[in-house]
Amino acid sequence: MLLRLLGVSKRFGRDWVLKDLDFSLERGEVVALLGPNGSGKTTLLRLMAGLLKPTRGRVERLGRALLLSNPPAFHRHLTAREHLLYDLAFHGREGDFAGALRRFGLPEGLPLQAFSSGMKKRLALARLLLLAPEVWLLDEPETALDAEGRGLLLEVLKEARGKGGVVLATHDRALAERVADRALTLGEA
Ligand SMILES: Nc1ncnc2c1ncn2[C@@H]1O[C@H](COP(=O)(O)OP(=O)(O)OP(=O)(O)O)[C@@H](O)[C@H]1O
Repeated sequence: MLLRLLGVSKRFGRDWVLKDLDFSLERGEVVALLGPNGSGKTTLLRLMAGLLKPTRGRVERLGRALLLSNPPAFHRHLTAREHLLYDLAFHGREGDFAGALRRFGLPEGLPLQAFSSGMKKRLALARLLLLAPEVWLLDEPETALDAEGRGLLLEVLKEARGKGGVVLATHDRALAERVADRALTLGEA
């Protein structure tokens, strides 16, 4: 097992966003996280990543978890090359950043403030592949991607399944049905 949630609840102010949630993620598994706007998908991914603390319950991470947020967050004054070098150093890893940029069709030397939203999404995918976590948490990774970018996303998901487990929040039912083994749906009565 890579990740386990035991009776997790989250409250913001007076509002309970998540209540008594149990969940576990196994190696080799892709789980789609579904539900309408505001149902708590991003909140749940942030809890899984350890970026938020549950109000009640427990989150156990047995593998290294990383979140691809939507939209992805980058230092906008850095170039893609500088950013990937920084990310690799920060996580104490080595990797072929130049090869990753080529594979994802991205320029090395342009500051990220000049990247389109789809280019930023591609860079976020390239970064995740280089950092190769065990728990891959993806928040609407398909948004802003063109057809080629979606193809790259499918490749990333395949590699992620081979390296660990995936939780993928999405509004794209077709994508969920294509890649996920099962779904966790929030906001259902
Ligand atoms: N930091 C916060 N403070 C207060 N309320 C918050 C905070 N973060 C999220 N919420 C609330 O929690 C609820 C769930 O938000 P969340 O972003 O998790 O939903 P979502 O399912 O990811 O939505 P979407 O499909 O629109 O991305 C919303 O009502 C939101 O306003």
